[in-house]
Amino acid sequence: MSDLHDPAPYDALLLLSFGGPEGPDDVVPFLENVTRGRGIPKERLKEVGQHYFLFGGVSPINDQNRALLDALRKDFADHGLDLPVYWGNRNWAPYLTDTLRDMVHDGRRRIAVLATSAYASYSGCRQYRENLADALGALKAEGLAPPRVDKLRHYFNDPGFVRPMIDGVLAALADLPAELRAGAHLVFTTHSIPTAAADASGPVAEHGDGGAYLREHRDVARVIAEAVREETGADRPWELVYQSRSGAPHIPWLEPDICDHLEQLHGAGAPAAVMVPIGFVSDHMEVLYDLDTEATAKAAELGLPVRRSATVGADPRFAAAVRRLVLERAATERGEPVRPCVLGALGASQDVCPVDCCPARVPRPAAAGADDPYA
Ligand SMILES: CC1=C(CCC(=O)O)c2cc3nc(cc4[nH]c(cc5[nH]c(cc1n2)c(C)c5CCC(=O)O)c(CCC(=O)O)c4C)C(CCC(=O)O)=C3C
Ligand SMILES: [Fe+2]
Repeated sequence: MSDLHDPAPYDALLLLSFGGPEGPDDVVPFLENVTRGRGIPKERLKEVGQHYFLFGGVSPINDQNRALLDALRKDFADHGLDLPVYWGNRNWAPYLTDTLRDMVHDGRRRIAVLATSAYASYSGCRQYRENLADALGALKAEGLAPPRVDKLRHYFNDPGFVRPMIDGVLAALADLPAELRAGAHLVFTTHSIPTAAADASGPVAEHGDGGAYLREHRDVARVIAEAVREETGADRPWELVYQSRSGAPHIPWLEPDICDHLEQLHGAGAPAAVMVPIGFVSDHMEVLYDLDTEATAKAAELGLPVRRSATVGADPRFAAAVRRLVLERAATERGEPVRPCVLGALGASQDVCPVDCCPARVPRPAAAGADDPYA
């Protein structure tokens, strides 16, 4: 086995995230950034703006990322890993281009990138790679030499991502009245995306039938459901459902929606449910509004007891997993063999996204893949 202490060739880690508003005045410009050129109906934008205003115009995502940065720096320091950690976003300050410019000024030339999305999909993977290409292009236009960026592989099946969620489900079950626990359904939930985007997710060989996006989510859901069964001795029914649909109504997106599903469960006599947001790395607005506010209100109206299990957030096991992901990729780049550590049936996902992985509707340059114009 290779030496899992050496970060070379990397000289920095970049946490790459979505970004979110930090106050009421930020909400509209943030939504304009998110939706630039994306054809989201005005009505949907007004509605989503209201979700943010309900929470004072503040998305939880930025504080979640600050906590993750602290956890990463602490984990790296505790393990003698001398690798600076930076943070940049797609849609709000600190903007990716500004962070990359700072990194170049600090002399960083070879950067490992961790995106706060664990799964394959256009929105969760290629779009971040397009953002990286845009930022590198902006630096080049400023006369700076673009650094090399490598995106770390999808970590949906990493034990450091999955085990905290298993603990979260056990805690949520324990919080239900004892007589409801054994029969409680596990309702795994993720971001709905257009079915066409799901079908085209992952490398070409995985396209069709929901693609890598659904395969990966089903694998994680099954691992968690089995671990919870072993731990509690109860074989609970589980389902994978969707939330946070947007887009035009005539375009098919993944279904059923969590609220429709809760209604259906209640009608079928389910005693209780635990909502498990496996699609989200931390408590995003989608979790706070779509699950904790909307779906929870729906369940209350139905008289169906529900709990929402915790997202991974800044769990120290996740920070340790990120350290391992960086060091494994570093070893791979040095040409040394590594044995990736994964749960479930799918194996480790690719280090380098091939051409046509999660294709965009309108092709654009994307960095950190086989088609990286800057590598
Ligand atoms: C798969 C996926 C993830 C998970 C992977 C990842 O984490 O990246 C994700 C994350 C997020 N999405 C977020 C926010 C929004 N997403 C939108 C729109 C969209 N998301 C989509 C997909 C995803 N989105 C899609 C297919 C659209 C339609 C338009 C388009 O094709 O682009 C819109 C516009 C309004 C609306 O339509 O809802 C907003 C405001 C926030 C920040 C939340 C916070 O503030 O805490 C986060 C973390
Ligand atoms: Fe989104």
